[in-house]
Formats: sequence, structure tokens, C-alpha cells
Amino acid sequence: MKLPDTFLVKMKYLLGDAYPQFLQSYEQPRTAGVRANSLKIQPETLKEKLPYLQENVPWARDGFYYDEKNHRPAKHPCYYAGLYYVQEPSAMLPAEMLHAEKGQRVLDLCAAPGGKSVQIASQIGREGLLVVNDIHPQRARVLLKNMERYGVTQAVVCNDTPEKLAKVFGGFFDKILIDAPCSGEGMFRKDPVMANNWSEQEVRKYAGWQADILKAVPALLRPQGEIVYSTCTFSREENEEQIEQFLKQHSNFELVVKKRLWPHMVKGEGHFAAKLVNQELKSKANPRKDCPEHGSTHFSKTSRAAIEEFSMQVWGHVDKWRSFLPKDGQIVERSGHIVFEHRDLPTLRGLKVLRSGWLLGVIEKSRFRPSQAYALGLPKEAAAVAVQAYRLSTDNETALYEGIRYLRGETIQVEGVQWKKGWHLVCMDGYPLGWAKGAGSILKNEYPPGWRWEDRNEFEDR
Ligand SMILES: C[S@@+](CC[C@H](N)C(=O)[O-])C[C@H]1O[C@@H](n2cnc3c(N)ncnc32)[C@H](O)[C@@H]1O
Repeated sequence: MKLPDTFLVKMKYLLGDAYPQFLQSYEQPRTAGVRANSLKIQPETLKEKLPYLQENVPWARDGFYYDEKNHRPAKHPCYYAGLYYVQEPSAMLPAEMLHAEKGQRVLDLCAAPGGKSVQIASQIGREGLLVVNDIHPQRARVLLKNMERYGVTQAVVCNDTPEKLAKVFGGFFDKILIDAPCSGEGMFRKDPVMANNWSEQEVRKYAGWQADILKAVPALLRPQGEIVYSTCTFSREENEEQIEQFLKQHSNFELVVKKRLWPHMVKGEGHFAAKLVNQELKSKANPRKDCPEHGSTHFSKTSRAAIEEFSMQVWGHVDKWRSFLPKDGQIVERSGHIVFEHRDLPTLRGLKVLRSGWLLGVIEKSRFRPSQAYALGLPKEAAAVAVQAYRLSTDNETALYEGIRYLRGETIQVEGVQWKKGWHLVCMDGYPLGWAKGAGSILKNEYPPGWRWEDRNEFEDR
């Protein structure tokens, strides 16, 4: 692999005696990993489903290595059910270091495509509130889809600047992850194109962006709150020097821990992560909004009746749909969209928001049409008690192929089976996968076009 000369000179200076081992690491294959989505499945159960998973990633409880030459985990129906994320093992470190707790309010500031966001979502569970943001509109859309695929029900997906977020979420967050855009030196083995694009000028450009992003962070954090700053690059300008500069400007912050993952020392690519804590006990400038006002929202009688009719079809009871909602929130209706929103959410006016909460579905001609996000955010129990369901399994080749046919959008027909009218929940191994509509001898496929099984997969992480 050809690496830029100036990069090698810098690395030699940075690593000293360890430089030859570092160079040797480029002769080794890159590493690949999968992380169980513990919102849906425990890592041990996932290992039973994907027996080719190897040992645990040492710094990530839910992460496993796998051999990417022989296996493609993203080509499996359970991947479409959101049971796991394909993620480079070192990229699992920052969210692990952030260590968010159940019920906390967390911001993932530079979040797309969302590998770390999904990891944080598992930590805070269905009681927490996760705001994820990315400045790039197209990447923010992929981020939204990933949040939906992984069944994150308590998320707000934004596409705005850190400064604008700070105006709305002053002093709001318990924890913030800043997984900054960077020159990607740690990813050269994974993505050699990045090595071709590297220059010292690029490093300086990213360092400037990182400093700008960090400026907005203190205003977003509550007193005693914590942040993790991370990159997948080696340069001091983008790592230690950013932290030093930040600490100089904000004397109330303290560095708690700093970690580098080197490809010659661990089984993973290069990464940097540092955790800082805001020592302030009280902030007058940014009082935490504990009593948020909600915008004018309503849930009309017609919409309620429509969702009850749907609930009757799928679960045999008009009120059953309510039992699958998280505790801390309310149903809101905006322009026919039925959304479950977290109780703590402030007014988001002025922000570019792609989604605030869990989109259950839309009202069309007085009928409720469930969303794909609704199916994937439902707990396993909702599939177990469904009275109208198409239950698929990965147990044998034929059943597995049936699942793939559903994911490709094909109409379902099973010899001798008549499907009741109305909505059916399609499940894979007991996990919700999507919706279909009964119509006598056929089950009409309602798996959305933008989500279908394709050979190339836009969701694979870097
Ligand atoms: C390293 S990537 C994030 C990877 C992501 N955390 C993950 O684990 O999937 C950095 C992201 O920051 C975004 N970005 C760049 N400048 C930004 C800014 N000023 N504010 C917010 N996001 C920004 C980029 O679009 C990019 O998606």
C-alpha cells in the first residue's frame, strides 16, 4: 500500500521506536466487526444466530470480530430486522467511553451514518432521549433511516449547525459525543482512497473545522455533564492539540481519560477518543430546561379511531397498540403524521429537524397506515402477541429465502392459506420486520421501496 511520504515522516516522529511495527501493520488485513443491537437482542443470542462471529472486541461488550473475506453479515434478513450493526471494531470505542446511562439525555453531534448513535441508543434504553445531528443533508437522511432500522424510538434527528442546536438545547444534555470529521489517517488500511486524498493542508483544514465544532459544545452541556471527543486519525493537530486548546478556553472542563487505538497494538484500525467533564456545579448562563413547553399538538378523534381499528386487526384489541409505547412521552399529530415524542423535548422551532420521535404512521383517507419505523421500533413481544402476522424464520434455506423474497418486495402467497383482511406484522425469528396487507389468497407486500434488499448496502459503516 502506497502511503504519502509526508504522512510517513510525521508518523515516524510521532511513534519513535514503534514506527517499524506501525508500518508492518499495513501488511495485515483490515479488521471487521459486528455489534449486537441490545435494544433488540443480547450479544450471546446474536452469536447463536451468526455462528461465524469470533471473539469479543475487547473495548466493546456487544461487539464481535468476523472474517469479512468469507462472510457478509449485511446480507441477512436479521440485519434488516435491525438486530446488529456492521461496524469497524475501533469505531466502537467512543460510545463505549461515553458510557451513557438509562434515561439520560444525550447528543451525538456529528452522527451520520449513525453507528455510534445506535450504540448510545442501546445504552440509554427506551427511557432516554437521544438527539442526533449531521450537517450534511444526504448523510442526515441515511442517519434517520439507520435510527429507524435499529428501532430507536426516543430520537430526534437534526440536520443543522452546532450553533443552532445550542440555541434550542442550552444546557440540556447529560452527555455529548463529538465524533468529528477528520483526515481519516486511521482508516487508510480500510479505505486506501483516503490515503490518496491526504495532505498536510487537509489536516489543517479539519483541525479548523474541529475547533469550530467544539466551540458550540459547552453551551449544550449541563453542569457535571461529560463529553467524548473522537476521531479516526493520528495527527496531534486533530487530537491532543484540540483537547489542549479546548481546555485552555474552558477552565471548568477537566480531561478524565484519553485513549489511542493503534493498528499495530490492537486488532482494529486507528482511533482517538478523549473524555472531558464539566466541573461546574451550576450554570446561570444555560439553565437546564426541565419544564419544556410543547408546540400546539393534538390527536384527533378520527385519528384515534383509525389507529384503534388497525390495533384491532393486528393485535385483536383496540388499545393494545398503547402497551408498546415507551413510558415517557405523548402522542402528537402533525399534518396527518402520528408520532410518539419524548416528554422532555423542548420546542424545536428554528431547527432543521428530520424527525422528532417515533413515527408510528400516517392517516390516509381516515385510515391508519403504519410506518416502517413503527414495525422496527416495536418490541419482540408485539410480534409474539400479534393475531395477524406472517412469521418467517431463518431456520432452513426455504424459510430464509421466503424472508428474502419479502424484503425484495414480492407478493406473498402460501399454498392453502387465506389471509384475513387488514394489516399483518411480518416477523423474522420473532422480530418485527415490516408490514403486509391481507387480501384473500395473497398477502400484499408493504415493505417500502427505499428499504428493500439490494446487492449494494448503503448502511454499511466505515
Ligand atoms: C466521522 S463522521 C461521523 C461518523 C458517525 N459518528 C458514525 O459513527 O457513524 C463525521 C460526520 O460529521 C459531519 N459534520 C461535518 N461537519 C459538521 C458540523 N459542523 N456539524 C455537524 N456535523 C458535521 C459529517 O457530515 C460526517 O458525517
